[in-house]
Amino acid sequence: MRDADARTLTKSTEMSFDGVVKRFPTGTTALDGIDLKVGRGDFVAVVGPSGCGKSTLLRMAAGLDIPTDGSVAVGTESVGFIFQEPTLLPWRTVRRNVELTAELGHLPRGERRDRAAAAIAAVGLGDFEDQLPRALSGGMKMRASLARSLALAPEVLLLDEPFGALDEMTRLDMQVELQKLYTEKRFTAMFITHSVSEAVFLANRVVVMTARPGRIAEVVDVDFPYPRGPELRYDPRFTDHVSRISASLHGSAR
Ligand SMILES: Nc1ncnc2c1ncn2[C@@H]1O[C@H](COP(=O)(O)OP(=O)(O)OP(=O)(O)O)[C@@H](O)[C@H]1O
Repeated sequence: MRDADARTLTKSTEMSFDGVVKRFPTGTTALDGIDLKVGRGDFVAVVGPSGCGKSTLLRMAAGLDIPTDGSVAVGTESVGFIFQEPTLLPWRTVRRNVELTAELGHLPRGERRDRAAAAIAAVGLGDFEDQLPRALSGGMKMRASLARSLALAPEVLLLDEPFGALDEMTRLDMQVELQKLYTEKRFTAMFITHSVSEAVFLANRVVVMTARPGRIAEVVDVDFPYPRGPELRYDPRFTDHVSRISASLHGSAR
């Protein structure tokens, strides 16, 4: 447990934000009164206007920042974090990059290798494990970054716009890949994105935030079963969800 308030988590709740307010010393109130429970195994996507506090919310879940008021509780120490930049070490091969988290986790060498190999295979980079990052495309670098987090089999995965820098085709492929990994491993995910269709494709709950100071406008359940294939994007029910959430985001749904 990373917070005394983690005691308040029920068996099925993995993350809990209770009355969370974040004011920075600059005077900016980034978040104001966030109440959110994330169930174990939920995939929650957070969408909202630029500057509404999405990254701040995620940073607090990661323990990188603390709320000014209210509390954040996460029910496990097993947390992986993936940013928009893959942040691979340029002098280490894919395999050695993926082994890095396991090294920091002080796992024995054999187990490190096994876990890295499994994670690299899971993201489809098996043929590239001896390459340096400079030999990889943007999508492949993101796969390596995903593998690095997966090597420690995190119970919670926090993702801050991981596909934001990718071209459209690669981004759609990566959404399918991530969704496949989630279907297999059922970690709890919190995923920040600007893309409503990405949120609907990946998540079983979409949190829509208001402009700064960020508040939760609504939480929309997305009950398409997993695994989800690329054809889901052409399903009228998918497009309905996207339209409804986009309207909510632009304040015209109420
Ligand atoms: N360390 C900080 N000091 C002062 N203000 C900050 C700090 N970090 C974030 N902010 C402010 O808090 C607000 C929320 O920032 P945050 O990065 O969480 O928003 P966001 O929704 O993730 O934005 P974007 O979608 O553009 O990435 C912004 O107004 C930002 O300027």
